[in-house]
Amino acid sequence: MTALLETRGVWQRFGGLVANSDVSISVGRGEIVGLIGPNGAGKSTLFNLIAGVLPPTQGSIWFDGEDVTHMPAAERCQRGVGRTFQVVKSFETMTVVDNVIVGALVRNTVMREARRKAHQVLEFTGLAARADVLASDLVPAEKRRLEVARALATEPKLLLLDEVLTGLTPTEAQTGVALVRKVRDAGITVLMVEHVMEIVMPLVDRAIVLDLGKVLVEGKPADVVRDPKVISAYLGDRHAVGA
Ligand SMILES: Nc1ncnc2c1ncn2[C@@H]1O[C@H](COP(=O)(O)OP(=O)(O)OP(=O)(O)O)[C@@H](O)[C@H]1O
Repeated sequence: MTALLETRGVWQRFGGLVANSDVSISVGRGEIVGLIGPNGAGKSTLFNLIAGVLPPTQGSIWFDGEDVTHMPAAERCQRGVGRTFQVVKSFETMTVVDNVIVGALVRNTVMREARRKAHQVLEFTGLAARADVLASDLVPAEKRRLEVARALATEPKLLLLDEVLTGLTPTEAQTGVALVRKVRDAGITVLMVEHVMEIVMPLVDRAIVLDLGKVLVEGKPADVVRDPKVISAYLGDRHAVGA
């Protein structure tokens, strides 16, 4: 079966700066794939190219068998690309449920249906009890969860998670990990950017390491963390085998 998502020889230049350099990755249906790498490696840029925030300077992006390289973000969302943002983008002065309704309206134009979908997603993400509070009153971990809920309400086939587990306490992060697994078990493919290796590596089926805009290594998490190139570019010696 073809991959759900493929980037083929993707480049992104910002003036003289090369943020993505010949990036070819693929994500299979039902996978949880981790996109990792040092600050400035080009992870968010690649997310933006996949979500359709901007077209790549060169190369193509394929989603669900279709070339979506020049398709606007809203249309990709209709096709099934859902995303969260590294900087939380919920509407602070709206209630939690209304925030999720905004996502649900992508597929349900009847308000009653969108509301029903939003409550279902809040149940799924463990936010049901917070439905009627203002988004601004949520604690940071709940705000991240709301980001996920808003993306899930668009009924994605592929969910792009941008650092949703970063900055959480260990307990909150474990709750987040359980939610990502639940998302995958619901049939949604996940591509996630994360920095906290201890949390992300046990969760993902495959890890792709970006460095200086290029794919440095990809493979099973256990192999990736032992790869000398990854240790030297990103992880440091504390992760070296036998250290
Ligand atoms: N819109 C832009 N205009 C100019 N340069 C940009 C733009 N977006 C990103 N860059 C640059 O591209 C490079 C890659 O940035 P990017 O944010 O994709 O990295 P990242 O791996 O997501 O980093 P982090 O882990 O810190 O979020 C950086 O040098 C960044 O400064």
